[in-house]
Amino acid sequence: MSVESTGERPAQAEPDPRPAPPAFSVADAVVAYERTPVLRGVTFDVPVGQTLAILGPNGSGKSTLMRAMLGIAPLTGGRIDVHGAPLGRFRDWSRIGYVPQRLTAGGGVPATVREVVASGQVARRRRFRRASAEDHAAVADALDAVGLADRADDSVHELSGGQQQRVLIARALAGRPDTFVMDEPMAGVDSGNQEALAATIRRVTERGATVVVVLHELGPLEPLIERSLVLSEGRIAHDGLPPRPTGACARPGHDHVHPHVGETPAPAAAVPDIEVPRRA
Ligand SMILES: Nc1ncnc2c1ncn2[C@@H]1O[C@H](COP(=O)(O)OP(=O)(O)OP(=O)(O)O)[C@@H](O)[C@H]1O
Repeated sequence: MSVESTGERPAQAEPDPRPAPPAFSVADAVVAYERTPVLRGVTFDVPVGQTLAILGPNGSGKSTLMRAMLGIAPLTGGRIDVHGAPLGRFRDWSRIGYVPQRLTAGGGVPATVREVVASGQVARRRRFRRASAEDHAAVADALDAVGLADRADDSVHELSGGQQQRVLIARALAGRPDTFVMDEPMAGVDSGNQEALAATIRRVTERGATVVVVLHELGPLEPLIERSLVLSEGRIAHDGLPPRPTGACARPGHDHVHPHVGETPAPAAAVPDIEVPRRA
């Protein structure tokens, strides 16, 4: 039996021809602490899928910019949109994996490594829903990716600073976000583990994730960085290709070094698949 055309749209969804909105759209953003401006009118977009490094000297406002992009540091001027929604109305926080500069979660609370990593899934859980087998597998994959599977049941307080940094990265991975915001993820991590973490970050970028990462040195992430913003005194001093590293440091004016604590390097080859959900 032939079906006459009704002139209605076919049931099958047409691909949306509109480009995805930027992962972040920052327009003339100003942040002031006690009336002292720290970000002084910063404007840039981060297209979906881009790997962007934020560089600049100490105190230039890098962390403040990260925190403003996540709504942690309130704007005193300008506007920030996240995946097309004004920051205040953005609700899809499970899309965002945030790696803060240091471990604050679990301070004083005897949380295990596994618990802290699993806390990265809270934003994607429905209320009262238990962790699924898929959630448990994502936690295990994330622990593998940072080389801490054998420390899963230890208290995070027993770990070195570099290991705690890796827990924070695993926490972000466990939520299976498509957008990562990382504030010096390599700080305090030894070179072997930096290579393993770079391989993990490469894996998520190859799967289409957006990565915004504050760095003091491009280090092993250098081949992944497509664009860099250099901040100076709360303003953008450079927006374009990453500056060529000179010596061990990626930019002029580098004025601090991170200790590389003695840790057993994770084997770089043992990088499990990390799922990055593809979203239109
Ligand atoms: N909560 C706060 N209250 C007051 N001042 C702050 C606060 N956080 C940051 N600042 C100040 O804002 C300025 C920018 O700090 P921010 O941490 O954003 O810089 P940064 O570029 O990330 O520095 P670093 O490389 O040392 O981490 C600094 O002068 C800092 O002292």
